[in-house]
Amino acid sequence: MNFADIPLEEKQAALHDLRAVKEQFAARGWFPGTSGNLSIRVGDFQPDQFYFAITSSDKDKSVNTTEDFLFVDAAGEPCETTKLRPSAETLIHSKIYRMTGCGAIFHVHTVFNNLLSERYGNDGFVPAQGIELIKCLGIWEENAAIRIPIVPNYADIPSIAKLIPGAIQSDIPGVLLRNHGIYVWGRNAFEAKRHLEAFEFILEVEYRRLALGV
Ligand SMILES: CSCCC(=O)C(=O)COP(=O)(O)O
Ligand SMILES: [Zn+2]
Repeated sequence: MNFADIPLEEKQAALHDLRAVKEQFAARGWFPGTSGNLSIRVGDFQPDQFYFAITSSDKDKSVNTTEDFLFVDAAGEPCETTKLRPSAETLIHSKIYRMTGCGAIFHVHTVFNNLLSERYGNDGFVPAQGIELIKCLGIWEENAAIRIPIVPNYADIPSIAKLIPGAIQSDIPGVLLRNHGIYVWGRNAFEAKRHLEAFEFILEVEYRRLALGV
């Protein structure tokens, strides 16, 4: 399927959903200093051919403008002529889509995801156990223990993207970048948002357990 063959209504729906999620996350303070990026995939998926709408780079994501999003292909190249630049981290989104076939990917920088990614960075994962919201990740086992993978953070984004396939765990819809932030995905925007909220809750609980020594 070529980008031009994707129905306009589907593209507009993706932009509408991205705007809604952007506003909600901005209200929570999840885009400090223009950090963070969001994307939603449109059209059919083949590992080497797919398209997604993504936030433009370097924008204040707490305000709405007509230049907030653009569509790119699997290589991260704009689908249409535009002066907008896609997120600097578009290649990470592209790699996650390629590996998982998911429908939406959200990335935020928070204090809790930064602190725990460093605390457990040498282990390669953040351990979490016995937190009810683990169920929001689709893991319903009693007293479930999970490991949230961590990859090193490099200035060179292709170097990070190369590490994504080795880090992704099939049952864990997220990956931390050390001292950077978290990438979370789902079949659609609703699910990706649920997963992100769950991860952030889990990370805060684990942080506070460490702080309290419980
Ligand atoms: C301003 S924080 C450094 C870049 C970053 O990590 C990020 O999430 C935002 O980059 P973008 O190009 O998507 O605006
Ligand atoms: Zn980032």
